Amino acid sequence: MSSRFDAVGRLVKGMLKDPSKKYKPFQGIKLPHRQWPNRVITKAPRWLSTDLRDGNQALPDPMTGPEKLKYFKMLCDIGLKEIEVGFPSASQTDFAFVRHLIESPGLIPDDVTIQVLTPAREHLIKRTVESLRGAKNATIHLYNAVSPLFRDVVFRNSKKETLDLAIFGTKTVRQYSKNSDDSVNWRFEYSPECFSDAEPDFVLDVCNEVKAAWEPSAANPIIFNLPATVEMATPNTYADLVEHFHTNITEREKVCISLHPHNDRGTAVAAAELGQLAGADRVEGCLFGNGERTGNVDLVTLAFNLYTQGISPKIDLSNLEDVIRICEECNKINVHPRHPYAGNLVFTAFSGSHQDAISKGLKLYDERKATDPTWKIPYLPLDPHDVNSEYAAIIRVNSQSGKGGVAYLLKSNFDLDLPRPLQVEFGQAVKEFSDKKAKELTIAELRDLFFTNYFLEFPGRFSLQDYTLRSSGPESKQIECVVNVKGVKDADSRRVVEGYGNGPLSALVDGLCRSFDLNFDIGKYSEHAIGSGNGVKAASYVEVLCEGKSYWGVGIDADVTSAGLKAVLSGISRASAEWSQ
Ligand SMILES: CC(=O)SCCNC(=O)CCNC(=O)[C@H](O)C(C)(C)COP(=O)(O)OP(=O)(O)OC[C@H]1O[C@@H](n2cnc3c(N)ncnc32)[C@H](O)[C@@H]1OP(=O)(O)O
Ligand SMILES: CC(C)C(=O)C(=O)O
Repeated sequence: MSSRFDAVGRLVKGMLKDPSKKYKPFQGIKLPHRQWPNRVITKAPRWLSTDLRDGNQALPDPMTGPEKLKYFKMLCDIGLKEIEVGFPSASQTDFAFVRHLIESPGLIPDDVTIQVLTPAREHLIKRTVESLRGAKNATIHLYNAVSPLFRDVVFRNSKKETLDLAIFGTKTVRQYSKNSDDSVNWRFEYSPECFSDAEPDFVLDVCNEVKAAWEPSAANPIIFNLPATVEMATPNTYADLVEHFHTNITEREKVCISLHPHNDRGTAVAAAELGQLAGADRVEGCLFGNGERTGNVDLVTLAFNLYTQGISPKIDLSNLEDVIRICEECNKINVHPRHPYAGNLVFTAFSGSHQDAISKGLKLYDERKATDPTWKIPYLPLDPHDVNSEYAAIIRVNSQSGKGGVAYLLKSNFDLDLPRPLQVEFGQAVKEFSDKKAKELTIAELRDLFFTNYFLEFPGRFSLQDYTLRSSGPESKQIECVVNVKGVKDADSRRVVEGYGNGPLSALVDGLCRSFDLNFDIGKYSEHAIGSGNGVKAASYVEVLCEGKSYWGVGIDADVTSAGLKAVLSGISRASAEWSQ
């Protein structure tokens, strides 16, 4: 009984236990002497954006004219020099947009070539060429599918009829373009659609015949665009097919090999990169991988993959946020938060060990970048500054975070440089708070938690009102502190605490221990300035050792002594929370 039906004959949906009956593996070509694995990419390819064609035809809500114009201008601004602007024989809207571009002086930069797509049908070709009248530089892009599946199912054509269709289309394009209008700098592109699913030698036969019909030159080569119209198999098989084409096409010097990978298997970027190793000169794709079904290859990822290898991609994505915004507005499709390089989470580390590594890496980079600007930061392949982003967005805090990220955020947002043991203590408090909240902590919440925990905003059990310091020698200080004691039972009360020590802090400890019958001492201590000039303040961090336990206190004040005294009282206030009430 077929696995598609159960015991009572009901159709069974869902995945097959054995898919081999329904899905056949791709049969690649044998290329025992393939060279592409031995190569590396050393320069950017020619780019073509098909955002306004392949990207647009696949949108639930295709772009309006104004949206296309905004998108086109953005593509020019970031440096794309070949832009497929539509399928003008498809609709009046597409046709009118191409005309608007051509008829609006200055809209198409002189170094930009617009491209349009046409099937191999005479009336459509004629309409397509008509759309380009008056253009300075224009590529007519002809396509017809050549794979067995499309020959048998869509066209019901033999190989010969498929070949003839390609030659007819080419000759017709030539008839209406370069043979009848030399005012336009015509370029010609031919796509054997479904290249990656066709017989390699048949593709060569078709392309050599198309080339003979167009008669390209080395100065104006024919563009053979090799689409993985539906991505069929692992990227290496595509590279093999491209290398086979690159090696065997005749008059290679008169040919520009272009790639057009789709992303059905999620490996379009790999296919495009391996295809370049295999000999391709040009890549067609869309920004952020928009396009039919699972999209065309993502030009942004390809560009940054080059950039982070030290190779200029020849397109400028410095204002990445603006590019994202325009794409999202026009495509009505959001860039995924984890989209390579562009997603709003890709520069963000929540997990403690990542945050710790990044904050250490950024600190060392800051120290060495004047002499060694090499970007080597754990977990960050790209410097967010290169795309006008900020480091602040890198580290965010939730229950997965650790002391390193918390310390980084307090330092970078509030200039509070916590000593390591205090980082450990407060990092734990943040983890517990975030775990209970089950959400990320905002910067404001982090600050409030810190200021509350260490009584920087609202007084703890012991808080400083005033102090007088007398010195009877470098190691002999007498302090008189007015300390407010928040009563548990009775109302708050003010106490004058007198103490002696080798400094103000030890004198305060002495006074507090005698006044309140306490037994504690000071462990580690550190302080630093916050800000500069008249607004400068001191931040003091004091470890209070009480009954064998460590409690950190923090004090901030314009007066450095007050800051230290406040830190002691902050620490002992925290310790007192554990005393029997
Ligand atoms: C892989 C790609 O993305 S290719 C680009 C696809 N984009 C689009 O199709 C968007 C714009 N297309 C359109 O507006 C319409 O398809 C038009 C105007 C081009 C044609 O419309 P129609 O004449 O109604 O044809 P339709 O859309 O049904 O296309 C299928 C017909 O075109 C033929 N055809 C398909 N592709 C090609 C081609 N490249 N060259 C020649 N004929 C083709 C098919 O064999 C079929 O012919 P048939 O009706 O005789 O069987
Ligand atoms: C028209 C061709 C290049 C195409 O879009 C495809 O094959 O995906």
